Amino acid sequence: MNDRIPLARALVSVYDKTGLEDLVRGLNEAGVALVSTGGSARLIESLGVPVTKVEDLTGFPECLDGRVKTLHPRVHAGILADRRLETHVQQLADLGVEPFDLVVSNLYPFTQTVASGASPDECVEQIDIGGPSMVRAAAKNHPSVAIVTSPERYDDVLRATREGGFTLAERQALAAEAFAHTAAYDVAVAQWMATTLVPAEDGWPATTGATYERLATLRYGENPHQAAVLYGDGTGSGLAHAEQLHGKEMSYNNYVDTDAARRAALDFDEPAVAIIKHANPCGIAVGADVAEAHRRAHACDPVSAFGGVIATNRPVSVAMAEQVAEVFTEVVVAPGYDDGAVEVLAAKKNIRILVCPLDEEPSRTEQRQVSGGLLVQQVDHVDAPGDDAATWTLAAGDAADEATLRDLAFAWRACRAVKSNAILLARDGASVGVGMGQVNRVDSCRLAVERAGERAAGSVAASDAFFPFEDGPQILIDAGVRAIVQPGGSVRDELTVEAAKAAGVTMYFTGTRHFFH
Ligand SMILES: NC(=O)c1ncn([C@@H]2O[C@H](COP(=O)(O)O)[C@@H](O)[C@H]2O)c1NC=O
Repeated sequence: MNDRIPLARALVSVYDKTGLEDLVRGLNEAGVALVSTGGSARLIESLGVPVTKVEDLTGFPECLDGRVKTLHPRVHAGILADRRLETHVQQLADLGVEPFDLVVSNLYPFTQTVASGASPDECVEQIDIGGPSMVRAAAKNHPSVAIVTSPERYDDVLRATREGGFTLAERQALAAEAFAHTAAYDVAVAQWMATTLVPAEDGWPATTGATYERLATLRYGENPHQAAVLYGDGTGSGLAHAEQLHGKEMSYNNYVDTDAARRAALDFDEPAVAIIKHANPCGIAVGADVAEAHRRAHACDPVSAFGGVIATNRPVSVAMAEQVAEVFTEVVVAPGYDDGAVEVLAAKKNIRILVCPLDEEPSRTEQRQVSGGLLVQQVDHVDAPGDDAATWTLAAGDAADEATLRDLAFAWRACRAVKSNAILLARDGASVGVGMGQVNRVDSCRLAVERAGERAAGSVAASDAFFPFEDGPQILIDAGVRAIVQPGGSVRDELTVEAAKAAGVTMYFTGTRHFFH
């Protein structure tokens, strides 16, 4: 069945004039009559392409600084007439209104204006009214009209002119795209109004919303029987938009682990490497360079590092790539790669190599779905007051020397990447034993000490939250840990402090907790 609608008449009203020249020249050559608004019409005219100005069509001037251009029945009746209905066709004839077959429109740059730090009045002025009205009208009336909201579709438009118009299926797809465009636009306006114009006393908007675009259909979800997909938030940054340079396609679990790996590595200022399995670190280390950091992170738990995900906060060097290539690794993610490093890694067929720039503006909030709702919280960055070792309180033992304090500070940062209850033993800027995800802190201490083995003696320890009893710290002390950093704040802190004092172990309180579930 031929359900194409030939393109005889188009309405063009675009803020972003990218590709407009080729489009209107092509439409003109195909015999499509053009109607257009102020700036768009001027550009078309300047190309020597015939165009009717909207105000000549409506008999009403564009006014109020462009707030009213296309908001006129002669425009909207021409877009909204359902030409499958005799009555609509007859009414257009009676009214002397000609129908449009194609609407090309994109909207004022509202989000970009907000991002530029413009004043509220300037932002409000960039809320497009006539554009979304046309776009929504044309999308609603897709049985009769094609709607195009992106310059990326202009080639399709020119193809359609050669093929006798868009098919119904194509018009439906364009309509869905158009409503996604206006929905995202309205969500952005609503969010801005809720946060800027009517800020709540507690800072959280009364409503929240976001729109996402599908970036990839994944092979499966957490398990093979679960279908899964990756959506992007439209920012073009962050892991979802990372560029994959090599390897099999990313899986759902790869994304989860790679996100955790980046979170861990990006916490450090010096070259750092995190090796992650099931969202937990099997090794984190800093070093003079990433190769050294990787060597030391790997040494923490070489057994678990098999099949791990590796993140760095610096470009991967050839030396590091050579080390990584010796171990079965699922994913490497880094802000870049030195010349030759990708080639070394890519010698392994299956390793996924991702380049993901450091987030220029790390997200300030994060969300987690619960049944029937959404939890939203500020992101737990490592810049809380207690994250600076200079603010810690000495609770037991002698004040740590410079090297020990540096190790404690490292352990405190690294511990943040471990799922609660988290205990991390470290030495010389590298984790040596990690106890993660246990339902009591004593077991996390046991696990960390067991994993560290002989390396526990002389190491330092960090705990993501306070010790409720002295049993956990006692396990660390008995294993030879010489300094402990923890938030403090338990009603039984005294018992823990006494245990440290009795053993001559240094203990600091940070006053800040870093639970990570
Ligand atoms: N007010 C109106 O009737 C109206 N009609 C179309 N626009 C917008 O005006 C822009 C195009 O304007 P120009 O062709 O003048 O550069 C497009 O982004 C379009 O969405 C309007 N502007 C704002 O609402």
